[in-house]
Amino acid sequence: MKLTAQNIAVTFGKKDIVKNISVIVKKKQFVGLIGPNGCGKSTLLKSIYKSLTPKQGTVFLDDLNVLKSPEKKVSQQLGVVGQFNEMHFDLSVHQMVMLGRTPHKKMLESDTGKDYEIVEEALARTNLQSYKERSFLSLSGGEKQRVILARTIAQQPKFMILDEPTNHLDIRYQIEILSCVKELNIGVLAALHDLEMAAHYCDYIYAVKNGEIYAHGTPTEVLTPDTIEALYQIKCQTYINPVTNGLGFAYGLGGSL
Ligand SMILES: Nc1ncnc2c1ncn2[C@@H]1O[C@H](COP(=O)(O)OP(=O)(O)OP(=O)(O)O)[C@@H](O)[C@H]1O
Repeated sequence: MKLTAQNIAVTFGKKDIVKNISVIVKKKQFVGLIGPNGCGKSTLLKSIYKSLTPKQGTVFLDDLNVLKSPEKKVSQQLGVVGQFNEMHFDLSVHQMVMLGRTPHKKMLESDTGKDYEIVEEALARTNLQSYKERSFLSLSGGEKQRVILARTIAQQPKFMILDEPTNHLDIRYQIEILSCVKELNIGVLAALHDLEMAAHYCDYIYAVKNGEIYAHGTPTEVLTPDTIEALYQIKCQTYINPVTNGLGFAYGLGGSL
C-alpha cells in the first residue's frame, strides 16, 4: 500500500510542532524518519495513525482516507508499534498477540484455527515461541517490544508505522526486529535514532528539524556529514563500515573530528 500524508500541521498551545509536512511511502518501501529529540517525529507519526488529530492535512493509504475512516477499517490495513507500550492489566504473551486479530473479527466472534495459526507464525517470526504462557507484565522492556511487534504482525497489516521500534532492544535484537519488519515486505514508515540502522534498512529517508522536513532522499543523499551536523549539532564523519559494508558514522562534539 502507498501512504500519502500531505500538509500535516500540529500545534500544541501556541507552538507549531509539525509545520506543513508531507511524506510519501511508495508500495513496499521502507522509509525512515530521523531527527533530534523533540523535532516532531512522534507527533507527525501520531497524526498519521490517528492517535491525535492534526490541525491540517490529509492521510491516505492507497484510496483509504485514514483520518476520515473508522478505527476498525484503518486497523485492518495499518499496524502501529508505538514508543511506549505500558499496560495496566495482565495478559499472557499468547493472549496479547491474539489481540492483533481483533480488527478482523466481528464483536464477540471467537478465535478460529486460522487465528491460532497466524499467532503462531507471528510468535515464530519474533522468536517468542517459548514465551507464549509468560505474563506480559513480567517481561523485560525488550521482550515487551517484541511482543508488541508480534501482535502487530498478527494483525496482518498492509502498512506499518513504527516509532523508535528498537527502543529497549540490545544490538542483536535491534537487527532482528528491523530485519523481521523488512522481511514482511510491506510499506513501512519508521522513526529511527540509529543512523547506521537507518542507512542499512531504509530505501528513503526524511530528516526532520524543528517540525519541518530538512532533507529527504536515499540514505546516501541524506546521511551526509553536513546534514547530520545541521540536524544534531555535532561533528560527524561518514565512512564505509568494514563489517557491514554500509555507511558508518563517527561522531564527536567538536575538536579533532
Ligand atoms: N501533548 C503535548 N503537549 C504539548 N507539547 C507536546 C505534546 N506532545 C509533544 N509535545 C512537544 O512537541 C515536541 C515534539 O515532540 P515529539 O515527541 O513529536 O518529538 P520526537 O521528535 O518524537 O522526539 P524523540 O526523538 O525525543 O522521541 C516536543 O517539544 C514535545 O515536548
